[in-house]
Amino acid sequence: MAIAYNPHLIPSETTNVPKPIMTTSSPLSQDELKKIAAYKAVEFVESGMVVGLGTGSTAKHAVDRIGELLQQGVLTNIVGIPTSLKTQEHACACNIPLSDIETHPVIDLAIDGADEVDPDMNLVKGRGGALLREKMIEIASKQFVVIVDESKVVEYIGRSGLAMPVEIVPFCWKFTLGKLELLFEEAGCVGKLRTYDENGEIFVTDNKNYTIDLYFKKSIGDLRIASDAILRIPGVVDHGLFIDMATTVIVAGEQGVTVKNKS
Ligand SMILES: O=C[C@H](O)[C@H](O)[C@H](O)COP(=O)(O)O
Repeated sequence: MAIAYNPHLIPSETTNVPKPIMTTSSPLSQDELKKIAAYKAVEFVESGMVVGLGTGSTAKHAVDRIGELLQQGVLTNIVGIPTSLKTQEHACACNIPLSDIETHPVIDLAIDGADEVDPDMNLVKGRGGALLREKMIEIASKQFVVIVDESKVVEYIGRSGLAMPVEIVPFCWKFTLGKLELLFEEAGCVGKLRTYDENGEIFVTDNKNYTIDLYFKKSIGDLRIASDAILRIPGVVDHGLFIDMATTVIVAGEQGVTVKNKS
């Protein structure tokens, strides 16, 4: 029996209520949910906009959709600002005209995925390795639309038990790792240098830096204090905490899509 795909609303904070968009008789896969969130976000894109193009498996669906709408002539005169070399390559393949934040320092709208989203719309990003360019571009965006499936929604940052990434310079990386662990000692922090695989080849970002993944046993407390403290460690380039940056969060779940706007 077909089950209607019903929008589920967050009271008083949800706007732009989507129409039911599909019916299905089996549970949606995580990738299908990512695609639903991405397609909803692309509804915010208008012809003539400069659009920040995020990185990762969710943002990829948004890039595909923008390319498709450009090809159909539904969207025209779009300039995309890619947040990683991978996205740049993919957007090129989708025939999206591209630029950068030196040429376009003000971006109308950025669309990107996230690894965690807390109730205040703070994010963890960077498990895909692109946090620095993402942050530079998304901070320059008038609207930042975050797209996630419901597995990314957490009670507090760090709750998923998955990594909170920090981009660091390669020079004496073990020293920087030690400083990060010490900083979050009370939260039971363990840091790991990111590698491509179990063979131990070190993961190198688009900016030729390394990534330390931090794992916490407890909450790290006030996010702004944590952010400032991380950034004060010499050797740190930036971290995956995106505090108070998202203007809209779109969550796709089995029960429907929620669109939450910053109040
Ligand atoms: O560096 C990667 C980004 O922050 C991604 O947007 C984030 O990791 C979410 O990725 P995905 O959509 O693949 O879950």
